[in-house]
Amino acid sequence: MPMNPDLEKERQGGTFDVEQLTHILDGGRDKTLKRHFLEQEVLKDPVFRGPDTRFLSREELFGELLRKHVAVIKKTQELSIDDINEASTIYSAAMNNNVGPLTLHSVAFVAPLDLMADDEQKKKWLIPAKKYEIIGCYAQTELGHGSFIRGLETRADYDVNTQQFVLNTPTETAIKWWVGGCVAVGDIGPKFGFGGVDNGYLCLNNVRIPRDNLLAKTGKVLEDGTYVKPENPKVVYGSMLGIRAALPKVGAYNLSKAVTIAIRYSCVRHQSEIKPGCGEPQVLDYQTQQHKLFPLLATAYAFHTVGVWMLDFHSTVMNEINEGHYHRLAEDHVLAAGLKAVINWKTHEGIEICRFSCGGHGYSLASSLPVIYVNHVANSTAEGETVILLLQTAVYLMKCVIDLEQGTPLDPSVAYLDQSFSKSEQWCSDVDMHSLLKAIQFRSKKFTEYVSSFVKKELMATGNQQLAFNKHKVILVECAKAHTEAVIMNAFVTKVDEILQSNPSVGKVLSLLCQIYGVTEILAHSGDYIQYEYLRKIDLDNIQDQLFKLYTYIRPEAVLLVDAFDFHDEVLKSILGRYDGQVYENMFKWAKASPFNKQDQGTFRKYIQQLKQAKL
Ligand SMILES: CCCCCCCCCC/C=C\C/C=C/C(=O)SCCNC(=O)CCNC(=O)[C@H](O)C(C)(C)COP(=O)(O)OP(=O)(O)OC[C@H]1O[C@@H](n2cnc3c(N)ncnc32)[C@H](O)[C@@H]1OP(=O)(O)O
Ligand SMILES: Cc1cc2nc3c(=O)[nH]c(=O)nc-3n(C[C@H](O)[C@H](O)[C@H](O)COP(=O)(O)OP(=O)(O)OC[C@H]3O[C@@H](n4cnc5c(N)ncnc54)[C@H](O)[C@@H]3O)c2cc1C
Repeated sequence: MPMNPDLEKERQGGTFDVEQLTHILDGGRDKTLKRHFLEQEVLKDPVFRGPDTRFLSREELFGELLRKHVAVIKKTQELSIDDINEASTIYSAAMNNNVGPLTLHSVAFVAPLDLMADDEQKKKWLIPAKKYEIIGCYAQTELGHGSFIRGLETRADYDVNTQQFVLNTPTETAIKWWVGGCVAVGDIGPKFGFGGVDNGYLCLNNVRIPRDNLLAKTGKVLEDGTYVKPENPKVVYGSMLGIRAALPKVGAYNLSKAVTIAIRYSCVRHQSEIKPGCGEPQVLDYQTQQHKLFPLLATAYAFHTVGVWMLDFHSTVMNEINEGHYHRLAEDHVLAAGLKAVINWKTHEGIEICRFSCGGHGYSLASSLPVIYVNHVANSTAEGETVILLLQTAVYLMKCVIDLEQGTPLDPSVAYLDQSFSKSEQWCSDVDMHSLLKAIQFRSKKFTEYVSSFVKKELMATGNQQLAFNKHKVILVECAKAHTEAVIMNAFVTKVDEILQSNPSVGKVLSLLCQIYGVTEILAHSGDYIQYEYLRKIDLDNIQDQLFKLYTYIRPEAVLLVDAFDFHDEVLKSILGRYDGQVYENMFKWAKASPFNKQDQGTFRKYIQQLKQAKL
């Protein structure tokens, strides 16, 4: 199909090599080539062809995705793939923006076995689980409790005579609920999205399991019922940590899809007039459309950068823990908690803005933006609800203030809290990314001190830390967000500095995005900078001008920057986001193919006939 002339023109501009940026995003040219190879292995294989999942009922969708997921597993094993990114490539190429039915088996059943089973148990369960000889799930949440783990009601009473645990869900609120991939007792019914996953319920009534079913790499129960605590009790939370550490990159992936669709479509879509009689401009030429999408484009790059960094950090900490060193578990937990919470929340807001920016066609499943949205938005609740996780980060920051007062060294990711910040010169409209980072770190430091003063005062008054925290949860959450933004901006600036050395032209365009991210973040909290006397109105006016100027620099690069995400059309599965920009013709073809247009709507005639006969 010929290229849409608008997109053809957009691809003639630009100041950087798109392919080199794709290689950077993938982690090197070889990884790009391997990703292309794996995508083609899926896209050319007829087993992965099937009905357009956007036309399917819940039951049909589950069946089709299970069929495809099994094919993904076979393909992954056939190609001897064990790298998680490569396995994700095969999965994403097949799932059409859905979550596959066996996802939880891999991420929430196999992972904890790997983390907490002893060698005997690994032989017994981990090996068959990896071969899908056992299909598992993660049944933690109950009808009555999800966030408050210590409130869970399910019982496991040890019967010393039979060396068994007797499992019971003694109350209705104890029924296991939301259990992804739980095929035992029942499905919890239709959901907002996640149609590919059978989130189940599980009632337990005197279910007996052998003592050695308790994963024993950390804690264990001896024959006489004595509980031997793990060396570090918090390691039992580790299975949630793994998914949380991965979810920032998942958020970046989903936001990258959404901005790719919205920016390509915004170049194809002509609407209204700027100069009467001069034709309808591309909607991406409107400053308001740029203001919707360019901060999100910058955000997608920022989230990808910090998502890769978080996974590397988490993997290092897990290796240390495997060698018995737990000193970075707390930092890993709160970084994963804060980044998972902020990134997935801002991502689902961003996907919605991308949908809005495509007008009516964004509301059509032809765009796939609704599909990406409803499947992504679960990540702000699942694996730890947003506020819950931000409070974890906030409590850690309160401890950092005490550590600072006591002269205890801080973890690297919060070292800036011990730095002094000052800004004397007036900001003009070309503030560099390092100065923007300093400002964002300054705000986080000041906010942490401000919140800590309230919590301390409350603690003095009540002597109860939980009460003190509970009274100031709103500002504790904001404090955790401010810190997490400092972590994100620091990772982005660090990566862009590195790329500026290795590939100046790519680094330059990314530095523009980094400035957009930083200026947007500062303007979103401008009152704090005035209140803390770090910025004046003139500074804020100047960086607002800077933001609009940055949009003009990014405008000719925008399509190339989303092309660099390198989504194959069959992976993106969006008519608005097609690489060739041939939207209208394919929208019409897609609509005509809808089963709704195929079935004779006998029901319509039947009921309208009744209406006519009723002679109202
Ligand atoms: C691997 C590839 C993945 C790819 C991803 C693909 C997409 C996957 C899609 C996933 C979607 C759906 C699946 C969803 C599954 C689920 O939802 S599973 C259930 C998840 N549930 C939760 O997250 C519950 C949230 N609540 C909690 O975590 C705890 O209740 C909470 C932390 C809030 C409170 O813990 P408490 O023990 O009650 O009390 P607290 O004092 O706060 O904590 C005690 C102590 O422990 C430390 N801590 C807490 N959590 C962790 C942790 N995870 N790791 C390490 N340490 C932890 C905390 O800091 C305290 O330490 P302190 O030193 O005593 O202060
Ligand atoms: C798509 C999806 C898939 C899931 N898959 C699984 C799975 O496979 N296995 C599994 O075990 N679970 C699963 N879950 C459940 C998930 O882990 C829980 O929904 C999540 O932990 C939130 O708990 P909750 O639903 O009890 O919400 P609640 O904790 O009841 O939250 C409700 C509200 O109360 C607020 N709140 C709660 N506690 C506090 C507090 N201490 N301070 C301030 N505010 C508070 C929250 O911020 C929120 O606004 C899944 C959920 C979804 C949506």
